Amino acid sequence: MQRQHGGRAPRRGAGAPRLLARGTLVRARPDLGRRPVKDLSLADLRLAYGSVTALDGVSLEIAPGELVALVGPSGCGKSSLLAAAAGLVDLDGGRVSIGGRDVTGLEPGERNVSVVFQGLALYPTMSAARNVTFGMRMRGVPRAEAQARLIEAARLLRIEDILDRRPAQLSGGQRQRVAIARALVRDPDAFLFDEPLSSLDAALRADLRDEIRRVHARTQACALYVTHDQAEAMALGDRLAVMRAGRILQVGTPREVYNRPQTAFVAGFVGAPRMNLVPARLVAEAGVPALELGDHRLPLPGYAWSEPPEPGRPVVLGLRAEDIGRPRLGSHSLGAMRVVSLEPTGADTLARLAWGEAAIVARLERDPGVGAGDLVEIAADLSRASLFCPRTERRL
Ligand SMILES: Nc1ncnc2c1ncn2[C@@H]1O[C@H](COP(=O)(O)OP(=O)(O)OP(=O)(O)O)[C@@H](O)[C@H]1O
Repeated sequence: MQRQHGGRAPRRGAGAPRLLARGTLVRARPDLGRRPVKDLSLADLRLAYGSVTALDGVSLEIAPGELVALVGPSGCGKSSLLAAAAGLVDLDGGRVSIGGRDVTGLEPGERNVSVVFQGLALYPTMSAARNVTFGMRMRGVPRAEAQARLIEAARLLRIEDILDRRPAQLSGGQRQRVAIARALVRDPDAFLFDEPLSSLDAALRADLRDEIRRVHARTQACALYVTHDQAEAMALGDRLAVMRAGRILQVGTPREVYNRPQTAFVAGFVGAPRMNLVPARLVAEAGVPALELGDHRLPLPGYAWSEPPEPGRPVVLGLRAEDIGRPRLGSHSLGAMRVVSLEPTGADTLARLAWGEAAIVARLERDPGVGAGDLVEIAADLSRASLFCPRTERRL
């Protein structure tokens, strides 16, 4: 297993390779793809390692066929949540159910879940084909059926040509494909992915991301996908769950979380570059709520307030880089700003700009025609703004 969940004793017999190899209690399922699909429900999960709280009352529902991508900074409890769903740790509280069946007290092999870890060990002396079929053989799946499932998984993951090779004769990406095929042939009720692609290079990650999406869509099993890469989470997840310090802060479609982050933390974590967060003050201008930033007054006529706006209160203004740029129809002038530095991304240019005391990042054209030190007129699309309370960090 990649990480040690052993400060407290891991469950008896736990550990991913063994989990996948064992599984003697899982029966063969000849009705592959036709049995009822199941949901995964994690309710009020609590887990502490000594004085460290890893899960602080986490609840998450994953619908049949849905893939939820779990993101959050290092140490926030992502792997602990996945381990809890897999049955690799003993929880201090809460309930894990799959398809309505309470599995909280069950061993990993009794849950019919497939776990794919980063760098998951394949058996070095076995061919790729045997690595994929080994677990099925141990569970007594008839040879012909095991072969049929192998062929189907190999086709889906495009590994037909390398089935005879041993792991040492495979590239990292091929090994990971074999590991996913091995998880797939279990025909699980739930897939649990823990950073399965993080050891691979960017192009390969993008390829395998597509494979995972395709394979998952084909199975209709629910999936929890842990990653620290928010771009991967946005690309893969039907929904995103953003975690911090043992809690889930927000769950929503990638678009919802990106456009309407519920806290300043989520705003800063999801999206690259990070959302610009600038201190301001709320005022009323001719009865319309507005922001006061230095000499500027920015009207917010269409803002969807979560609570009634209270003039005079300090706020934090959140603006995405792509909502800041040259003045255009419908945007509101922020005045002239000094270019501090430029970073071409290829498709466009990220410009770091000095705005009074604050530094903000704007997305300018591919060839912006300005250099560091220049003054540029900048405007923002305020209909896209987010506002947060500086004290609670919650969206206003
Ligand atoms: N076996 C263990 N013993 C003690 N503390 C642990 C153990 N495993 C995890 N922790 C602690 O629990 C917290 C959550 O860890 P977890 O691995 O779940 O986080 P994570 O979000 O997956 O982190 P990363 O992205 O770095 O993998 C961290 O503070 C971590 O140090």
